Amino acid sequence: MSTETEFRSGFVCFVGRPNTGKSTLTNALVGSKIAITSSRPQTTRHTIRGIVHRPHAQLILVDTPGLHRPRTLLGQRLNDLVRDTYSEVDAIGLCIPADEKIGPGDRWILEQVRQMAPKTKLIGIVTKIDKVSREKVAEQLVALSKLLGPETDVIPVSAASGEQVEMLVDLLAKSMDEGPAFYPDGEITDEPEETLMAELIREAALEGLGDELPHSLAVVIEEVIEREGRTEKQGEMLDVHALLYVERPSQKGIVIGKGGARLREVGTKARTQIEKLLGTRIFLELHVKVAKDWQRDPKQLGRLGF
Ligand SMILES: Nc1nc2c(ncn2[C@@H]2O[C@H](COP(=O)(O)OP(=O)(O)OP(=O)(O)O)[C@@H](O)[C@H]2O)c(=O)[nH]1
Repeated sequence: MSTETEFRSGFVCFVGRPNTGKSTLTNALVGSKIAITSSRPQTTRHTIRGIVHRPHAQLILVDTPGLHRPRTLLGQRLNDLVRDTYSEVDAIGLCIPADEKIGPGDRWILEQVRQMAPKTKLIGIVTKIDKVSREKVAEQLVALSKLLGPETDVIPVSAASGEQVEMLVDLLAKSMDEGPAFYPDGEITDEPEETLMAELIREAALEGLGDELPHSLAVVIEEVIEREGRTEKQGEMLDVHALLYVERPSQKGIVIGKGGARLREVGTKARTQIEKLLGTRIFLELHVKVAKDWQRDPKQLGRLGF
């Protein structure tokens, strides 16, 4: 018989329209900057896992890329990846921001989830509750509950203030089977460091840019080499070489900026983040290359890790 005190573990993914707070929520649960947040939609392209350790449970968060209407080969591949993720996880959290009315986009995602993974447990999450009044939160909970049906739990949460975050952990844990932890304590992510580095560079490169570039920019870490001859006092240092792929020469100009100024800024920003992530000093070298229509070319997609 299962009891409340049994240890539970399992996989969770958050879904929802762009900008509904999925990455921020992942960070709040994991307690460290792993998933990539940005004020720009659709930056979460890779499956990034954060692991939530609690005395009674372990949740492995799988951060899926958004669903796309599959116009390109990349769009199709991403959708396949999403479908696999949906059916493999134990629970899916549908994120609906408290400050926006539920719309066709939300309903479309719900339809996809129910269709792709009819057996996976679904939980409705009203996010960003710090942004609106209590009444608005209540209204949104009722609306979401109506949408999902009486069988489905709904819960309000604020990743920004931390309010209700532990309640969410408990609710998610309840939908897991009993079982031992999948990962040892202290391990936050099993994503290869290179993918995280590439994500941080991509995030820095997209900061403040228009809507078109996010789909056209891919980052590949070419080399990570340990600098030789460092004394113990100097500490370890890594040389990281990264390539930023864009689709058109005009985009190359945008990323590099006047006299290379923008790329230098991107480098500084990304370097700081990567140093935080790895806990070592790094020397980051960035190059921008044009790979025409890489989104439509299977060979290039493979090379870029999709
Ligand atoms: N006030 C407030 N803002 C939030 C909260 N959670 C997220 N945000 C903001 O909402 C924006 C989008 O958050 P993200 O976590 O990047 O959203 P996402 O759903 O992961 O977005 P995509 O990766 O584009 O799908 C960011 O500017 C966040 O700072 C919250 O709890 N409260």
